[in-house]
Order: sequence, then C-alpha cells, then structure tokens
Amino acid sequence: MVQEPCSISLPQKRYYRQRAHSNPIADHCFDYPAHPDNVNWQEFYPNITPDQHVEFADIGCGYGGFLVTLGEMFPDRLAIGLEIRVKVSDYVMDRIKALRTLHQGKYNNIACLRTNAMKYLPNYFRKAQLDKMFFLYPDPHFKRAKHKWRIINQALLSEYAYVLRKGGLVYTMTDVEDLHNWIVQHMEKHPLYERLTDEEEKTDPITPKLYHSSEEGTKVVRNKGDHFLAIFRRI
Ligand SMILES: C[S@@+](CC[C@H](N)C(=O)[O-])C[C@H]1O[C@@H](n2cnc3c(N)ncnc32)[C@H](O)[C@@H]1O
Repeated sequence: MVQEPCSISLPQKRYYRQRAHSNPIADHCFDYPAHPDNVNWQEFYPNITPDQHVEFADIGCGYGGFLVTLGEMFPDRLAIGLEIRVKVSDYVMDRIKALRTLHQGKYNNIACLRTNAMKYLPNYFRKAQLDKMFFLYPDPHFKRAKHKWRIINQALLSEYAYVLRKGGLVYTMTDVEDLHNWIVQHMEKHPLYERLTDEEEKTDPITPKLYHSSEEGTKVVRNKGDHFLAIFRRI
C-alpha cells in the first residue's frame, strides 16, 4: 500500500478553546526562571545569535495573529507572545511550529511563552531590554471589584518601565472606551511615560496592524466595533 505523505497544516482553533478569563492574581502553577540569565532562549529561537535578544513582547497574545504579523514585519528582531491560558499558548506554539515547517527559514524570530505577565516579566527580561510592548484588546474586567485584574495598573506600569528601554514604546488598543480611558489616565499619571502625539500615532508603521492583525481585532472589525488606540513612550 502506498503511504500518503505526511502533510503539515496549521492547527485548528476549535481544538484549543478555553474559557475566556483566567484569574491573573491566583497562584497558577508556573515554572519560571529565577533570573533572565537562566532563560535558554535557544529553545525558543533556533537561530538566535549571541548578540540577539528579545525586543518585542506581545502581552496576552491570545491566538497569536499579531505576533505572526510582527514576525513578518521585523524579520531581524525577536518577538515573544506571552499568554496565560494553557490551551491558547499551546495553539500559538503549534501554529509557529507549523509555520516554520511550511515556510522554511521563516518565523524563527517569533515564539510563545506560557506565563503570567503580571507576575514574572522581570524573571525573563533584563532592565531596559524591551523596545516595544503590546497590549492589544486586553481583558476589560468591567466590574469594579475586578479592576485589580486589569493588566495595566499603576504598580505594573513601573514594572513595565523597568523592562522597557528609554524611548521604547507601549502600544495599547481596545474596543472598550472605559478601559481606554483607564489606560490613558494611568499611563499619563505615571512619571515614566508620555503619550505620542496624534501625528506620531498615525504615522507609526505598526499602527494599521493593530486594528485587525490579532484575532480580537478581527472580531471588532467584523462587528464594526470601536477602536481606541493610545501609544506611550518610555521616558
Ligand atoms: C481579550 S484577549 C486578546 C488577545 C490578543 N491580544 C488579541 O488581540 O487577539 C486577552 C488575552 O490576554 C491573556 N491574558 C490575560 N491576563 C494575562 C496575564 N496576566 N498574562 C498573560 N496573558 C494574559 C488572556 O488569556 C487572553 O488570551
């Protein structure tokens, strides 16, 4: 009998569905390095060179659509997607594996890490390591009692400032106006960030991708929802 050649295809999201919200304050069981020097980045990026390090972090990357776009836009820079949900991060890892097989030599600059970005960023990234951080369509946690679960808050902004280099950028996009106002209010109050001007936000080459590259963004576009963009510079 002639054997069919084994065909590689992209993973299907329906096999990786998981409840939308995960409590970011609860103690999930995570392995994490004691110090960024202990991370073996070779496991994430097979072709990493000694002078390369992760520069872009997509925080709460979901199913990884935007991460893939980042990889295509910046083939020489390393980007990581951080995702707390196990099945969702498994999906992104399988997606990257399949993309690397289907497109030899490509997508070696993106990777996904399952972790709680609200707890372990300084375990993975050194001071001033990151050039860009992305918070795209973060969970809104509407109820006042759950505001402490929001991934942008005053205490965490100091931690994000620690891992960002001076001049680095924080990109935020949401379809929830109340959350947008919350983000802007907290970022503007923090002494280590300033908002880009409208003109700077509009002309950043990444801006158009923030509307529809990620899975949540696509949904918002499909439902003709609102988009609220704000980009901040680490000063
Ligand atoms: C609404 S989804 C948006 C996903 C993606 N950014 C997009 O635009 O399609 C928010 C994602 O953030 C993840 N998330 C929430 N809290 C997190 C945390 N503390 N660390 C890592 N990921 C988190 C959630 O599991 C979820 O996948």
